[in-house]
Amino acid sequence: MAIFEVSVPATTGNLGPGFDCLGAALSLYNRFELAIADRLTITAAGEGAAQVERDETNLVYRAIAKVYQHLDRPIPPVAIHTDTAIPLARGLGSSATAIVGGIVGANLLAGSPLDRLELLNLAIAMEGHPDNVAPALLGGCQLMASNQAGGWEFCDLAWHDDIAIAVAIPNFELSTAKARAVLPKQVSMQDAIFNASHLALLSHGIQTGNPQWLTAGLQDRLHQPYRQDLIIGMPEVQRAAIAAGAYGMVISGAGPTLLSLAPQTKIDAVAMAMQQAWQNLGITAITKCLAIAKDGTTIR
Ligand SMILES: Nc1ncnc2c1ncn2[C@@H]1O[C@H](COP(=O)(O)OP(=O)(O)OP(=O)(O)O)[C@@H](O)[C@H]1O
Ligand SMILES: N[C@@H](CCO)C(=O)O
Repeated sequence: MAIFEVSVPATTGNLGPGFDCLGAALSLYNRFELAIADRLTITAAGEGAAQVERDETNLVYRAIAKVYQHLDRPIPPVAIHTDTAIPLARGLGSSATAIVGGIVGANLLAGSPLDRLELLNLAIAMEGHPDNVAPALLGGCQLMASNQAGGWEFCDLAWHDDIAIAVAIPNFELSTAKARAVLPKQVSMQDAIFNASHLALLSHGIQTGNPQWLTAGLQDRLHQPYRQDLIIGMPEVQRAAIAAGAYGMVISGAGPTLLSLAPQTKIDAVAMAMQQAWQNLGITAITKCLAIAKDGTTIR
């Protein structure tokens, strides 16, 4: 019986002013093994394995079901094994890896009837926004915008080599659902203009490495002001990161992980400063310096 192995990178959604539309794939991976079986079996190993659902509510299984429903075929019994390096509900796109792993794996089990764009559209429909699933599948730093045909444009921003990334992952969870519940339904014209201008500036900063554009461009008014109260110590960690040489620090995805961009020469000091600032408040965080995962999802 064929076993398909799918590797999906972590992602950071939003990236400052890019709420729901800018995200990057990071060099930390979840691995999913899928095979046709006699009955549904789900096993899990690695980071957060105990929290992975073992029944039909499992997100990988729901993604497999979505593909078979789309193909109008009965859902076969499957064996799913997930080996996770990405902590759950921390803002590093764990749910996107489960959705993309399930969708890509199901397509393989079904004989690969769907192309990459069809897989991506199914993944976006499941997640509800593209900023995690698109970079998870395609890799790189992806800017997404809806087009007049009702689909999406995907723009892969060439990440400048001088820009390094550090994440600080605290020892508490924050579900995306909870972090979306605090957002307003409407925002002011000033805030809309602020984010539109800063997103344009940031996208040029990412491609040129221009320090001033990165520093100014990482600001946001659409989600961070509303979410920062859910992330204890965020202002302290931000101040520490900037004092250590970061261009800026933002909430990764819906949080609570915080992410800094800095010159390569300063990134270790920035990571250490973020960890120390949280530790001063009694919060344990692990830090990782990560690279952009250019390849996205890969299949073995
Ligand atoms: N490997 C996995 N296998 C099955 N389900 C998973 C897996 N990883 C995550 N999930 C599901 O996704 C949920 C977490 O999703 P949530 O959107 O809250 O956080 P996140 O995706 O880690 O963060 P963000 O969307 O902010 O980047 C988990 O509670 C679980 O139901
Ligand atoms: N854009 C999403 C990312 C997390 O899934 C949010 O901020 O809610």
